[in-house]
Amino acid sequence: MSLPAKPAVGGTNEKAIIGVSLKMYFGYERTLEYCREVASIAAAHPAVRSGEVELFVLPAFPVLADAGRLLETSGAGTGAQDIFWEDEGAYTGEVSGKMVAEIGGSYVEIGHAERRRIFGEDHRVIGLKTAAAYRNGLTPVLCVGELNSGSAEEAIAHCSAEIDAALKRAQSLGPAGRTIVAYEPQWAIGAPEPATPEYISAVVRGLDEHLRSLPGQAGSRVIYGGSAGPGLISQLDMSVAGLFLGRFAHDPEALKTILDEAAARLVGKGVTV
Ligand SMILES: O=C[C@H](O)COP(=O)(O)O
Repeated sequence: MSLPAKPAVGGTNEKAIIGVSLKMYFGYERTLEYCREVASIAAAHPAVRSGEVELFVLPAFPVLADAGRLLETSGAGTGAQDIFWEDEGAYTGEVSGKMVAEIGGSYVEIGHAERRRIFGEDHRVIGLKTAAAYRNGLTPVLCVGELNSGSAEEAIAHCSAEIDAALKRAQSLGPAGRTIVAYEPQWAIGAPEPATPEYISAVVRGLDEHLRSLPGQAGSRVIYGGSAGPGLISQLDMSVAGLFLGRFAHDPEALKTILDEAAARLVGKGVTV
């Protein structure tokens, strides 16, 4: 298959980024059905078509190639929820970033809270996987977030340290590229409600400033995840570039509403979409 065009690169405050991780919720056929519906929504959405709203879907590995084929002409991108840190070799059961890129992926999620907690991924592993993403031309969606609810200052310090650990190791191994940081407070993942808009905005303002001050990261952006759904993005500071969605994107109509809200927020800031 031909590689899908890379979605528009961010780097200004006038782009929105909406990502969806399907985690392990859907089977093969349901994932394809979902991607068909998302492709139809994306293809008809002016802001996705123009690249003002960057949309990507991260399905499970076995369906990634087919999902990519369904989405590739719609303006939406695809990628993986994880990769191994080496590109080939005797690593039973693992999937390389090289193969994800070969089958059309443009993104890879690195260091989600579930991988840190359930699979024991630490700073070293996350840094190595971030390096593998850059090396293979994938945009890492680097997940960071504090375990327990506290002050915004504490969250900024915790998450900045997680970003620094990943990027420092990755940059010791090769050139870095654009990064999407997904700020996901662990206590807000899988919850009934997201963190408050005030809290999200305060933390992301700090992380955005920190991230873009790092070498080679001027075009990188921070998005928010953790029970995000319709109605949230319009309440957030513009330093929050977008949303990383889980359960509340399972209904394609909800995703369409979120894309509309992301586009309307840009228009509200005077951007033509
Ligand atoms: O990857 C997505 C996040 O972990 C958020 O998931 P959630 O919206 O279902 O809480």
